[in-house]
Amino acid sequence: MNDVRLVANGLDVGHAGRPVLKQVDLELRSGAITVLVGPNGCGKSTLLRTVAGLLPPIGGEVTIDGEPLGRLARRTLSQRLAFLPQTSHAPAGVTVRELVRHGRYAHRGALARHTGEDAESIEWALDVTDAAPLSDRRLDELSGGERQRAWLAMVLAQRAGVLLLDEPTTYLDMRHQFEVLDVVRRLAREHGIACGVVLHDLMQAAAYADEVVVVAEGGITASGTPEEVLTPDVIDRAFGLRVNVVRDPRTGYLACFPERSGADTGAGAATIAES
Ligand SMILES: Nc1ncnc2c1ncn2[C@@H]1O[C@H](COP(=O)(O)OP(=O)(O)OP(=O)(O)O)[C@@H](O)[C@H]1O
Repeated sequence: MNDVRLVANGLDVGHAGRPVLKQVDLELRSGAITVLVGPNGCGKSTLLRTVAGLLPPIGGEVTIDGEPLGRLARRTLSQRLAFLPQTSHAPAGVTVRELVRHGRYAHRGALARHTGEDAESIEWALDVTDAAPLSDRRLDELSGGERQRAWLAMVLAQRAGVLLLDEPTTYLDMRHQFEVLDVVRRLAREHGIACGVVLHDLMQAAAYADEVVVVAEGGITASGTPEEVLTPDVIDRAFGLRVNVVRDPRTGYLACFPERSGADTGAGAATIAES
């Protein structure tokens, strides 16, 4: 695995012809998780929506499996790429299974008969997101974490090789955030899906990303492994915040702490460790 599935080349993205990001180069590979991080309003959603084919690029090109995005029919695109926006709305009273069934419209259209392949994909999507026990529950009766798993199952039922998730952990408590990210990891590792995920939490980016892409200052300011990218200088440049980057001795994951927190409170890591 590690075939390149989605490529953005010299991409300019923005709204109404006004660029937000210029000259973006991006690759999403089978089996890998690429995490986009950056300050509020820097253009992460605009970039994701553009590579998902929902916003026209101002310049440059996006290809999926070597074919220009603009030349793919809507249904073909949905079979290759699934996108979960920051917020989604469903009709009142819809059950989880009904929602997930919507994901199959990409393959069969709204009016066509349901096939065995549809049923198999729906069960797979419910299963891989641990949403099967929720399948007969109404979406509007679920907790935020359960609902997010249901939405994830819906886009997975498309059976696309590229999955784009815009802040999938927003509004979730810490345990549910990690549960959703564990599902994303499973999708990449076990099912070879190329995942592009916007996250705000740099520690989660460090723990889950194969590649971190920093979006700031109207373009991409850094990209590489978490070790290469999550450095005090890169983070300061993007977020305007001095941090210390430390490695958790047990897990090996990187974590960032603002330099000023110790100075403000008089409590540093050593003090916390002693208590
Ligand atoms: N529909 C729109 N029309 C015009 N401008 C927009 C539109 N959506 C977003 N913008 C602008 O584009 C810029 C980038 O917004 P975007 O939502 O892509 O940022 P973001 O990095 O995803 O932010 P956040 O982290 O806060 O979600 C912002 O200046 C925003 O005001």
